Amino acid sequence: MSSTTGGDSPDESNVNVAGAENVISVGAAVAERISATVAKLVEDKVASRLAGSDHTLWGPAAEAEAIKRLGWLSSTLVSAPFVDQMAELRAEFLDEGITHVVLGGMGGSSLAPEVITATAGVELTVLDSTEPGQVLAALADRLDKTIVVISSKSGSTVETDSQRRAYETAFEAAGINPIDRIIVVTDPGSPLHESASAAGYRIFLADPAVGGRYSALTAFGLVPSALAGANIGDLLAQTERFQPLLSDDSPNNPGLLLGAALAAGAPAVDKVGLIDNGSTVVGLGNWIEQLIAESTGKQGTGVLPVVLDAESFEANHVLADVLPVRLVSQLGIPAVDEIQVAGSLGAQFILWEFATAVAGRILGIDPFDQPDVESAKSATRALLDNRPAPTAPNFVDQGIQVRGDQKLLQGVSTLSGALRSLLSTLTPQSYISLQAYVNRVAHPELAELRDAFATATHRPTTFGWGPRFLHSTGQYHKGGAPTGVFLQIRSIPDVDLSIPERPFTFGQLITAQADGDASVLESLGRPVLVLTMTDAVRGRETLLAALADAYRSA
Ligand SMILES: O=P(O)(O)OC[C@H]1O[C@H](O)[C@H](O)[C@@H](O)[C@@H]1O
Repeated sequence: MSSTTGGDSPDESNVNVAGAENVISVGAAVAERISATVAKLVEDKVASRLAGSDHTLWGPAAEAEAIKRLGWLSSTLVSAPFVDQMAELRAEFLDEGITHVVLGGMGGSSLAPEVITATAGVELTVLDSTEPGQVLAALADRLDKTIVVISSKSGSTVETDSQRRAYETAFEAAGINPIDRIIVVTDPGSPLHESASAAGYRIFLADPAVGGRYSALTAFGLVPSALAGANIGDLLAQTERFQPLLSDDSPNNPGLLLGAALAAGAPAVDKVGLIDNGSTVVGLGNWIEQLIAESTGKQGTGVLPVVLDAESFEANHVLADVLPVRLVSQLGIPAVDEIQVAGSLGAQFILWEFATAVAGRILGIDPFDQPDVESAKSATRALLDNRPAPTAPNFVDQGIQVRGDQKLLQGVSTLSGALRSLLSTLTPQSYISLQAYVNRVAHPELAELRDAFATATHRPTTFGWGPRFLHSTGQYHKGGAPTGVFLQIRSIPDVDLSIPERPFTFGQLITAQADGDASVLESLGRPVLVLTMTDAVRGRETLLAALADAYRSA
């Protein structure tokens, strides 16, 4: 038997009836596995306490952070004024012929607008990269019709600061006053708030009581999305209709069920496959990925999100350590060991946030901090300060420079041998992390490597574009279970771009980010292989052939 909950009708047309939106259906085996955990959550009144912003739910060590991080529970109220404000501003820009919106921001400051606008079918250029070719391409795209939203909660993120500098200079060079074309979203009192006020930029302040990855329904999610043409009034209304369901101390509460499903199987089942199985929400998995990975991947535990589609290997084979979650448009009966999640985007934002906070309590961690993100940032800063000469590759094979530590590359002289050596470290609990510090607009085909690695190894495989993933799964890689096997894929940029008034270029920045993260992972004893393509156009084919060869001769 499987149980469906969240209301009494699977029909999306019923969402206007408060509490009548079905959102989750749990397979029988999963229901059995989580029933004791759910019963305990009900007994402890976790749902009503969380809905009432009880900051003691995660233990004494987490209280200080939690007390200032529960504002997302009231985002629909706090954000209501943005609906009219943004509609007016958008109309003003359209009148001036400004039709193209760019968002410069990382992680929690870009992932929600990406999903909101993709689901609404409106265009938003998300520049969450430091790859010089990708930055140059964005700068060259319709600058005369462009408005740029610079979003950073802390106001000190190096990628976002560099993007702002690049756009300021580009606008000035084109005879456009940046003050007319750059909008800033940040927290009150951040360094960006101060500098943007001094410069005279239009500023939207976000609710400081909401952490970055929980900020979908604050200014961070809403301002760029509304400017791009998404209906944020509808989005907030979807959340408002659904949210009351989450406060019930009931074993059918979808937030408790999902939270328990995410966390109750750990450490044996410590990965969740987020399978887009015809969901009407476009790209939701990437937003959920940051939320779960950064919130739970710490103290050697956590849940690893693996973003998949219906054709992925992991979506079609039972892997003992992976819980498949199918994101569907309408609930059906799930396989016994799977769950299905549906619902409007507004419902899903709050559902997953609530469930992640519940999962944090079950895992015994603080779901609102990200203690291991800083290590890669400081390694990057040190590299940018000292700028050491690049290390020589261990060897070059088929136009690919291969780097790795002694343990991995001793006696190895071919690309396929290097892959074989890396993949020989896999255990039945391992995952593979593919990290491409490459221009994703020019080389989207590299993402196809994910399926090839999962199919060849039968291990869950994540794919992230660098430096974007550093603000998402990056926390889990360092803070979560030590089961990751890491493959960095880089290209030698054929262009570079200076960062105005900074002593380093975009090319030097992305290299330092990749080097910095690799060094932190290596220092934690994780296997890391670094492959640098001298010809990115042939990169995918060369790597696929080497992977096939590695397995043929294994
Ligand atoms: O919005 P910002 O302060 O620029 O931060 C962007 C991102 O930076 C870090 O990586 C944090 O770990 C993320 O949670 C955050 O979303």
